[in-house]
Amino acid sequence: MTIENLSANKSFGGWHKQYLHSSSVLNCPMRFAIYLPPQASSEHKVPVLYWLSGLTCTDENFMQKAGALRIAAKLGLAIVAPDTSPRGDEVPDDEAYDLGQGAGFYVNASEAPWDQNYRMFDYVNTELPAIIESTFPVTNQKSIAGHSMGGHGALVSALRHSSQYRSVSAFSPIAHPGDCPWGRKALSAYLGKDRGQWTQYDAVQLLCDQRDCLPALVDQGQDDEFLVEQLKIDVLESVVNNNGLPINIRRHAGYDHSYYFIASFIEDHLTFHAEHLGLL
Ligand SMILES: N[C@@H](CCC(=O)N[C@@H](CS)C(=O)NCC(=O)O)C(=O)O
Repeated sequence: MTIENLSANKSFGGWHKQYLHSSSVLNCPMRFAIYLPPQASSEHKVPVLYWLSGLTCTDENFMQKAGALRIAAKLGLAIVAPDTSPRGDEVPDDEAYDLGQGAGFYVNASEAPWDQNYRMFDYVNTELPAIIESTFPVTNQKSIAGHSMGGHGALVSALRHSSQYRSVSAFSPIAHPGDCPWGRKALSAYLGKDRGQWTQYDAVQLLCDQRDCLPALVDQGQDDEFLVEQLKIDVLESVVNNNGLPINIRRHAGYDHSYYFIASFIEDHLTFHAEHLGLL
């Protein structure tokens, strides 16, 4: 397995780098970004936070807009940002922004034509961590976070691979994709019409039967244009309260769905993960 370095920029004493590699899970070349804090070296390995972005994003949105690198440098935390879907001329796509390239929804698709490439769940949870841990000065201690579609991906990854992660957090997650327009469209295309198959990719459904889960932090802007129709934080909140789950849901007056919101609270998320990763 070879990976090609595409860019390297020194930032806050550490390095932001982009890489291209051939993904056997997704059957296409994939790009990811990694931030290595100044503490990372072959003598001192650091834990990793995986960040999953939302619809229309690439590896670049979070790294450029969230203001996370200064804090990661201070904490000694590496951050890995994968792309949000398989990409390329050979990869199926859709004209809409919320299906196909840029909208992988972090699922393993079972339906044609998506099933040949759209296996982001396995890419994020299996193939990518193996590459990261064999290539960079990082430990196997990891946490996962994300925004919107990526918040959904982070929650579902942490719920289904709870022994792999120390903590999970989300901004404005699509908490109940089985019951919102974005989710119904994507899950029916990728997984088919049988809603029984959707449950494994729906945080609210997965939590319904649980009385415990990994420590979790969820931040939600009250002026988010997608809050009522798409995100279903109210439903998540009632499951969390009914089942006594350790998920801290915070609502913030006046904030919208954008990276201005993420940048305002990213320090809390990185600090939360650093505590659970033993850095604080
Ligand atoms: N209709 C919107 C939906 C896409 C959207 O809001 N994407 C969010 C995630 S769900 C995002 O992070 N966009 C990229 C950015 O703000 O950098 C658009 O096409 O801009």
